[in-house]
Amino acid sequence: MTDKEMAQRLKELRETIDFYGYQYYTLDKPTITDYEYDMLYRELENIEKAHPEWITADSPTQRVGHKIAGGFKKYTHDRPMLSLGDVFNDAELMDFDRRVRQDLDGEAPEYVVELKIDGLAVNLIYEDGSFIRGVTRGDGTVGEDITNNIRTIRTVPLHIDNAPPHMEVRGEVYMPVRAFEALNEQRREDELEPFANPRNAAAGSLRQLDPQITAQRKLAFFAYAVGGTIGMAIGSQQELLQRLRDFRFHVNPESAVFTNMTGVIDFIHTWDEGRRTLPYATDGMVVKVNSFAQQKRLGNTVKIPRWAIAYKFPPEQARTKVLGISLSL
Ligand SMILES: CC(C)(CNC(=O)c1ccc(Oc2ccccc2)cc1)c1ccc2c(N)nc(N)nc2n1
Repeated sequence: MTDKEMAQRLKELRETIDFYGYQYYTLDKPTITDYEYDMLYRELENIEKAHPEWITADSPTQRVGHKIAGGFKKYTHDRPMLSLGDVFNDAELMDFDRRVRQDLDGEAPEYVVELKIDGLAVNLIYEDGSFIRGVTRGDGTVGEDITNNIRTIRTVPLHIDNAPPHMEVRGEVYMPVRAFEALNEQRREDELEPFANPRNAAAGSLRQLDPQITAQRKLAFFAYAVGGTIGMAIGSQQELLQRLRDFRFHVNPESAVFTNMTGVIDFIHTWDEGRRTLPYATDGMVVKVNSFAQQKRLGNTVKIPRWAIAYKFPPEQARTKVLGISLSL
């Protein structure tokens, strides 16, 4: 093959491998066998070995980097990563709805309701469609640069087609329950302290200085927001979630839209039961005004939006009985 043909083949292989990886990890619907995938991947590695000058950070071969010297660098988010106010019962949800309708001069907004995944909020920065930096939420303004660890998460796209020049995608890094149980099984065998819950396991895995270890922890990512507008005509949270799916992000499939708070409350109660069968841990639901125009009118305080609220589920009833008294954590 001439260099020109090889460079062309490299481009095809990257696109093909990205696509099959997306089908396998994000859609969970592979259309080729693992063997066929491995053959394509090996062909790409061989071309990059022959031409290391052609290797770019968003190549599928660059997911697992090397240990960084020293600790994680601090990074300031371009736009704040807002956190959420909490409510704990139906009456408080009704209060939220009343306040929103008041501030919208009597308009009754549509609400989007999303699961609140029990993981860590992160900010993913893309320039011209390439993933260039991953940052923890931190205090909402300054977080830690954990790019090399985020890169190991297979459901985080390293390259996005037709993306705007600069885009910040927010979402939750989490550890699926089965990966959590297998990890703790292994830690008990190695006489290491098991993690208390999937959230702590995800946090501990993201804080590894060696990405080779993070890569073994089977972390995953759900996208749910962007930092500010992404320069595209998107009018609502529902449209944004679809746009994120179009960009091949894994967006949690359980969200729904309601025209009143009664529907929201029913939906939340069905998930307070249903969530126990999910393959990932949740600690609540997030209720958001759907329209971006109405979100803008409602605005946010320094730290939290006035157009969104987190409904927190009661903590799991501890199963362990101590001296015959059941502990609720
Ligand atoms: C609503 C938002 C706070 C994200 N939104 C933002 O972070 C955000 C940040 C700046 C924005 O625009 C601004 C631009 C400049 C200044 C201020 C805001 C808009 C949204 C949020 C937080 C946590 C969530 C969670 N755990 N689960 C789900 N499912 N959704 C969640 N949604």
